[in-house]
Amino acid sequence: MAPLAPPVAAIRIAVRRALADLSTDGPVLVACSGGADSLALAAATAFVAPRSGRTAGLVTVDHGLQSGSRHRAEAVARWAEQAGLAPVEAVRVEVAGRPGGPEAAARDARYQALAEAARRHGASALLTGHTRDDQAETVLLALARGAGPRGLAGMPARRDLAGTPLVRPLLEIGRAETRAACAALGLVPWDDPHNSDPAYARSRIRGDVLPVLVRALGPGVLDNLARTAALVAADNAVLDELADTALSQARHPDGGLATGALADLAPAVRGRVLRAWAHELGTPPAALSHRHLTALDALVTAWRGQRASYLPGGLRVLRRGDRLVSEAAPAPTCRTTVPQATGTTPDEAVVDR
Ligand SMILES: Nc1ncnc2c1ncn2[C@@H]1O[C@H](COP(=O)(O)OP(=O)(O)OP(=O)(O)O)[C@@H](O)[C@H]1O
Repeated sequence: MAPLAPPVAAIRIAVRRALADLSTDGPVLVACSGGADSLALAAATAFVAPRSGRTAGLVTVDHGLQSGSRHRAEAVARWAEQAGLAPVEAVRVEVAGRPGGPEAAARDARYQALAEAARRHGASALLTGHTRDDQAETVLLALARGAGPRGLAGMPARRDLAGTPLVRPLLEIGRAETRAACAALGLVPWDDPHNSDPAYARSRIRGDVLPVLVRALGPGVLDNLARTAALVAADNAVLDELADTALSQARHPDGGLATGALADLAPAVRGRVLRAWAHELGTPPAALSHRHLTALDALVTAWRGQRASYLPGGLRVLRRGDRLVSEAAPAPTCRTTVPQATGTTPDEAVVDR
């Protein structure tokens, strides 16, 4: 018997570890584009799942944005069936008409379709093929955009996607390894032209920036960036817990938050409390910028009778005596009359893919 190629073995071990933490109710579903990362993940899952008493299926999403995308989705689905994965689905989504740029709209449609497929099949988890390289790119992008610790923590190995755990087993595996694993298994991955399209910041990080860093600082830079993400994520978990407690203690009996309790908090905790409160009020997480939070913070720490702070989601927050209170923002009649706390920097938004 030919020896097992090391990248194939490494990916199987990573998948086995990720599956060990999951419920055995329902199949795990691999989200597979047909690219090297998710193809290697799907092949490893097809091998590992039955050997650990599980079923594993695959979902591939056709965004309908490139010619031949239906053909690609069908080819991925055919391969999955013959690899022993079941259930297998190729889902077509409509990207047009969604908010945001084309990349964000496609991502939105994809995750919605993946969540719906997971629900349809009662999946115990959805697995995606994000690698250590994706993580390094995410951290660099976050750094370059001035993100806070939430952004610098990169993508979590596990998060919730509309009630289904979304798990990333390959965050410690390099992209070179997924390519090598595909080659060793005789699999021909699909190359997404978007991945090398310089119109996208992530492609420029991937194609231009990271190679320069690796040349200048050595190949360890990828591992190091991913390690930074893991270290920051661990600190975030503690700060988030502190903020959780602080939020419940800052609730004012008459509604809203008590400014005195907020003022006593360390800035890192207060920022998290205000962020969590804004989410609770209905502000979409991705729309909340650093400037919104700074304006909220100023109502507590730099109070000089200023007017309301406006939040995305049609809300405004005012200071009333010793409370921060929220109310629906009146519809703007003229742009210049509404003091808007704007800002495109995603602050600490998770730069999730
Ligand atoms: N069309 C798709 N259908 C199903 N899952 C997808 C699709 N596109 C992306 N994914 C999932 O999201 C992950 C990240 O995709 P992305 O395109 O951002 O990265 P990538 O490094 O190019 O991954 P891959 O090599 O798997 O295409 C993929 O590994 C896969 O699990």
